[in-house]
Amino acid sequence: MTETADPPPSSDDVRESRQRAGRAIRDLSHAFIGRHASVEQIDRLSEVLEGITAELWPQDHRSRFDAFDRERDIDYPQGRFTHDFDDRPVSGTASPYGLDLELHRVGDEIEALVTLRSAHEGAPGRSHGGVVAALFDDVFGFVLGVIKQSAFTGELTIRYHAATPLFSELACRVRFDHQDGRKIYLVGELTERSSGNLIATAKATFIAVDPEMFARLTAERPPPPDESSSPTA
Ligand SMILES: CCCCCCCC(=O)SCCNC(=O)CCNC(=O)[C@H](O)C(C)(C)COP(=O)(O)OP(=O)(O)OC[C@H]1O[C@@H](n2cnc3c(N)ncnc32)[C@H](O)[C@@H]1OP(=O)(O)O
Repeated sequence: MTETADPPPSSDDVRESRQRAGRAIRDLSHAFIGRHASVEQIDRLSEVLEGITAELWPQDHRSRFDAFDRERDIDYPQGRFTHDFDDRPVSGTASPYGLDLELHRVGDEIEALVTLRSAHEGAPGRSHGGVVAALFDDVFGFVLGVIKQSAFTGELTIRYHAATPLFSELACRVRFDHQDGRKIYLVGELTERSSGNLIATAKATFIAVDPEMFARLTAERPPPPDESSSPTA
């Protein structure tokens, strides 16, 4: 099967539907982790989800790269902004792995407001550290958009100063620090908005790459494997 983008005539409808479904999947994960359910409810959930998954696998492969390419040309405005790459993990509105970020550009800094929820809990009462790392990694990606430089994460260091609270609005604020050849150094911090407490700080080294490299990666990327015969499908 060939990779196809969503059909252009209905792309807005498809996009809106995908965003709604992404949100529903994320909400489901929090309700599932955060609430008791009877065996009957859990089995019903499994049947519905397995049925929908079995409907999707036989469809044509879908490419995410139109949105990825568009994203690279966007100038984020000052203040609150949204972006087009809905499938992007962490900040994508249609991604099952989204964190429901509210994004702001403040000068050349990026601030993401986020409230972590039940499915993000690691040690009791606090966020999983990897969720915080993913948050920083993705939000750093918007700084690359501000400085107009394609790059990959080379190193990411998080210092966890305090437990990352759930159900409380956090601000993840990140910025460019300096550049040395192809190495781009970014820094940022995570704070709790209500108390102003410092939760974590992050440093990252991104390695600049030729934007054409992304085009080559897209062109060379094989379609994902058909998993319809896997035991879970
Ligand atoms: C949708 C957008 C989301 C954006 C946010 C999320 C971003 C991501 O998740 S990116 C995905 C995760 N990261 C990756 O997959 C990267 C994997 N690594 C690679 O592909 C390669 O190692 C790559 C491209 C980073 C560097 O390879 P290459 O181009 O051959 O670099 P190379 O010539 O070895 O090194 C160039 C310089 O960078 C330095 N360097 C290379 N790799 C690293 C590294 N991992 N960390 C720090 N420095 C590094 C080298 O020391 C060298 O420095 P100097 O010029 O001072 O000698």
